[in-house]
This record gives sequence, structure tokens and C-alpha cells, in this order.
Amino acid sequence: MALIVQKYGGSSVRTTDRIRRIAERVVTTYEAGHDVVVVVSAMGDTTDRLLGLAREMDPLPSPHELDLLLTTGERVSNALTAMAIHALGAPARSFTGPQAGVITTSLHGEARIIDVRPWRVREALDHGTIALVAGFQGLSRDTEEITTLGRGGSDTTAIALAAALKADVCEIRTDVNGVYTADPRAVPGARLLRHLTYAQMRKLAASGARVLALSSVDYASRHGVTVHVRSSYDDRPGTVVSDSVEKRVEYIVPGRGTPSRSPLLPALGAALSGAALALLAGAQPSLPADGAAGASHPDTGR
Ligand SMILES: Nc1ncnc2c1ncn2[C@@H]1O[C@H](COP(=O)(O)OP(=O)(O)O)[C@@H](O)[C@H]1O
Ligand SMILES: N[C@@H](CC(=O)OP(=O)(O)O)C(=O)O
Repeated sequence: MALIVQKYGGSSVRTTDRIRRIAERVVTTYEAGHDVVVVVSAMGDTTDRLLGLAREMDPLPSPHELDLLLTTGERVSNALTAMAIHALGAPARSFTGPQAGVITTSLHGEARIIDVRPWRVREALDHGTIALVAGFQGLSRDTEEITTLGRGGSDTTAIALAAALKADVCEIRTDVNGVYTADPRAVPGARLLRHLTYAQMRKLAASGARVLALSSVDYASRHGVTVHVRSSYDDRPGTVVSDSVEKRVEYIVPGRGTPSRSPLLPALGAALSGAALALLAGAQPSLPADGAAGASHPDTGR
């Protein structure tokens, strides 16, 4: 049994139908015997819409009111996802960032996570419940105000929770099936990268690969969190970001009551190993574009 943190980006929860699909994936993971913590971003362009509403009221809104407003986006999507999980018959409980023990600096709109004390999340897991945490938000220790973490902050929430809970992996589930050499929507020949070190991922994120927020890569690197960027809609291998070749498949363990490892594991390990070796040798990665799965184009389920 593994402890898996799954983060679903806003594009993957744009509609209630998509939320139902996400809920099915969460429940499948749970039923395989894993402890599951879910971090969901706000639905679609909710954060932008809320920003627009705020500016209609005041061109320079109060940072306190703005953060209070923006954090509602993630609360809505997490509560709805919990309800969708209940409808499938599984136990789930959602928490706001502050309830989940996410402690931040006090700078509204750009707060940094300085500590995570997820005892309520741990308690839920210990009771066999799927725990959901609203991303992108926390509580300032100094001011006791609700804060937001800056755009893309749900990635950092998920990785910080994974670090604090000593999760086996933090899955970043999104609308493409991994990290590519370039934005696969803009560059048709972009190739899927099966394994990246933190430093390599950092370079990509810094040069605009928004699939993983830059600050979240730094958090993962500092805390040694294995990050697995993959599709919200299927279980293709995706991209593993870690500090070493060995770490990349550790979390893929049999579920509760499952007698042996998945037969897919050796194949996945071999594929990742090839990528990792190419990258570690400093060579230009020369993997086929997800060729092993028989698909040459990314999942563009927007
Ligand atoms: N190198 C890259 N690899 C994969 N995706 C990339 C890359 N660069 C940019 N992207 C874009 O990142 C998007 C995913 O990030 P984002 O829209 O923030 O997702 P989410 O809604 O899941 O948070 C993809 O749809 C893709 O267009
Ligand atoms: N909703 C926030 C936080 C976030 O991380 O979103 P997403 O995972 O959709 O990039 C934003 O739009 O920035």
C-alpha cells in the first residue's frame, strides 16, 4: 500500500462531468488499496473570473479581500469532488488549506509555504477516508490571515503535503500526458520525456513549461519529493521528476490484498531507465513520443 497525493489541475475539473471522471480515478486508486490525498485546483478559469470580478469592484482590491475571494475557487472544486466521490460510494472529506495545516508567510497573493502540519489529513487517512485539500492557499502564522500562494500554487500545495505526509509520490495530473521537450500544443514535434532530474525540470519550468510551477519544483527538490506528471484521464507512464534513477518507481507497489507487483512494472521501469540514462549522460533525450503506448500525440482533453 502506498500513500499517493494526486493533484488535478483546473483544466481537468472544468465541468461537473470532468469532476466525475476525476472522482472515478481517485476511487480506482483508493480501491487498489492506496491511501489517497487529493488536491484540486479551481474549476477551469475560475481564478481569472474571480480576479475580474474583484477588479470590477475596485481596480486595486484589498489584498486581504482578494485572497479571501480567490481561495473560494479551490474550496468549491474540492467540495464538489468530495461529493462526486461520495456518490461513487467511497468515504471522502475535504479540507481548506488552513484546515489541512498549510502555514505560510504573510504576503498576500505570493505567500510561501513555511510549514505543513497535516494532522487532520493524517487522521482522515487513518480512518480509511480519502482526504481532499483545497490547493493554492494557507494561513499566515504571523497575521493569522488566509493567504494565496501565487498562480500555479496548487502544485506547491500538493508537493508540500506529499513532503509532510512522507507520501510515496506526488502525482500532478493534468491535460497532457507528461512533460515534453516543448509545449506539445504549440510544437507538434515535441517529445515526451520519461524522466527528469529536479534541475532539468527547473530549467524547463523556468523557460515557460507551466505544466509544473517553478516554485513547486524547488519545493520538491528541497524535500526530495518524487513527482509524477501524467494525464488526468488515463494511466500512461508520464514523466517522473526526482533526484535519482532509483527513486522513480519506488511508489508503484501492490495495493491492499494484491499478492504481487503489477506485471506492467518491469516494462515501465525499463522505459524510464532508458530515458534517465540518456538524460544523466547529458545526451539529448531520444525517446519516442510516448511510442510505447502507441500514441504519438499528447492527450489534449481540454
Ligand atoms: N514542456 C511542456 N510539456 C508539457 N506541457 C507543457 C509544456 N510547456 C507548456 N505546457 C502546457 O502546460 C499545460 C498544462 O499546464 P496547465 O494549463 O497549468 O494545467 P492544469 O490546468 O492541469 O494546471 C499543457 O496543456 C501544455 O499546453
Ligand atoms: N487556481 C490557481 C491555482 C492553480 O494551481 O491552478 P492550476 O492547477 O489550474 O494551474 C491558479 O489558477 O493559479
